[in-house]
Amino acid sequence: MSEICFAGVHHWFGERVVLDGIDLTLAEPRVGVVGANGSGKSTLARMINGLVTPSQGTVTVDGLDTAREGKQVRRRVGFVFTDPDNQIVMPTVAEDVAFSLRKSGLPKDEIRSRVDDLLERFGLAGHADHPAHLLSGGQKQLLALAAVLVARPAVIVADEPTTLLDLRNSREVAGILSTLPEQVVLVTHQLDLLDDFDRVVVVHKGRIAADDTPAVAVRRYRELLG
Ligand SMILES: Nc1ncnc2c1ncn2[C@@H]1O[C@H](COP(=O)(O)OP(=O)(O)OP(=O)(O)O)[C@@H](O)[C@H]1O
Repeated sequence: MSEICFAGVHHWFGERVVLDGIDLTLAEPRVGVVGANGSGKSTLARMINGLVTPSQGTVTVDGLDTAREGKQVRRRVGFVFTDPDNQIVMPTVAEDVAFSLRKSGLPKDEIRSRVDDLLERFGLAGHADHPAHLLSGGQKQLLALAAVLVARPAVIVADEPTTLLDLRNSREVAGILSTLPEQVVLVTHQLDLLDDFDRVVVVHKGRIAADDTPAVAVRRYRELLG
């Protein structure tokens, strides 16, 4: 597993303090992040691949500083957004999955084989040449995940990837996330998705309010919500 390390991290947007002293080392295969709206979860998640760099303190992944070595960090850490429409960049499903490898220097056959494997695994093989925007919400989220996995990152950070999905699609995406061999950091409001996780971190007003097993952390979170 990779080691994700937050050291003395503070972050502010303008005058607003969003993260207020985060020290965390995450090296477990499955880490959940929960917290109320606006508590700072997305900001924390985005810091793991350098989409946001801290106002103060450092975030490293396997010793690589996200602020100074963002490009290398992003090779290691893939990010899945809440809304797959923001992540789909190419007209067809297969082209979209292949997109991040276009400048990788990998042989075309290797790219095609990786894309085909992922489409097969996610039940999208029959849609390879279809326009990506015609997929269902759940299929689009699987496509977004495939487009991240094709580059073989060590860590997947997913920020509320099931929030926009209906129950069936949400279960499908959650099921796939739970079986990935890659390390997963999952931000979610669906607490039941975290039952089998190794560790759950509760973010409250920009600080870590609990960091424990899912059962203990979720209990603490419920107490905080009152
Ligand atoms: N780019 C930005 N510019 C200004 N303020 C921001 C920006 N991004 C986030 N914020 C603010 O930072 C605070 C924390 O936001 P963040 O998205 O990290 O919270 P969250 O816990 O993920 O919330 P939610 O559960 O609603 O997604 C919020 O008050 C938000 O409005």
